[in-house]
Amino acid sequence: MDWKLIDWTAKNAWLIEGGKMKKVGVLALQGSVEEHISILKKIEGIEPIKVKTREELMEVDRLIIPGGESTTMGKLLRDFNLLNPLVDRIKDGMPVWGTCAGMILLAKKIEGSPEGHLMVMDIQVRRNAYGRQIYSFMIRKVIPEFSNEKIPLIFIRAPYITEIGKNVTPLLELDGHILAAKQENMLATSFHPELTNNTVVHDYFCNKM
Ligand SMILES: NC(=O)CC[C@H](N)C(=O)O
Repeated sequence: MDWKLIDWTAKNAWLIEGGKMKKVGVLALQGSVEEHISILKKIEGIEPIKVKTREELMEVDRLIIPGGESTTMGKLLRDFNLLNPLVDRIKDGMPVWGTCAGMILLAKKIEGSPEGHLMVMDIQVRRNAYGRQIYSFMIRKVIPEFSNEKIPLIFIRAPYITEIGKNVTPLLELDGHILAAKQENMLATSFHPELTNNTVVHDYFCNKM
């Protein structure tokens, strides 16, 4: 009998093994939503979901808050009545990852602002800490928590963390500033893994948090 090679996609193979797809949401009010979705599609066992409503928020297992403009996203979270339900889900333990503007939304304190947005993570951030858009840059670094290979890190009007609470673990520091940190179910990065084709940080968030 002749055996034919069947061209299973990774997703099908995974389903055949009896896995359950994890629903990973991307907050889809503004910012680099499509970029996160297309990286998530490369990770097996993941069903990416755009989150714009309370119902969609309730449906996901974990959530990414993308880069963009934190003031706009904060306003839209309030206008769409998503701010409090999102705070509740994070406090209930749903894993959440904020990239760049997403990190600003998670922070308890934003330098120079009387109030933050979600205010769940024990970090203080400085917005636009590296200056304007033209001062965007890319570096390659090893972040041992994620992997032992160098990964590309893209900074666009990026914030950094200026203070952390004792329950926050810094994951990457550069020139005395914290650029990635973790606290319980919360991950924050001031760079944009969704703008590269490297899946290491997405894989960590989806499978190791
Ligand atoms: N790339 C980004 O997400 C930039 C964040 C932006 N500077 C803000 O404060 O919201």
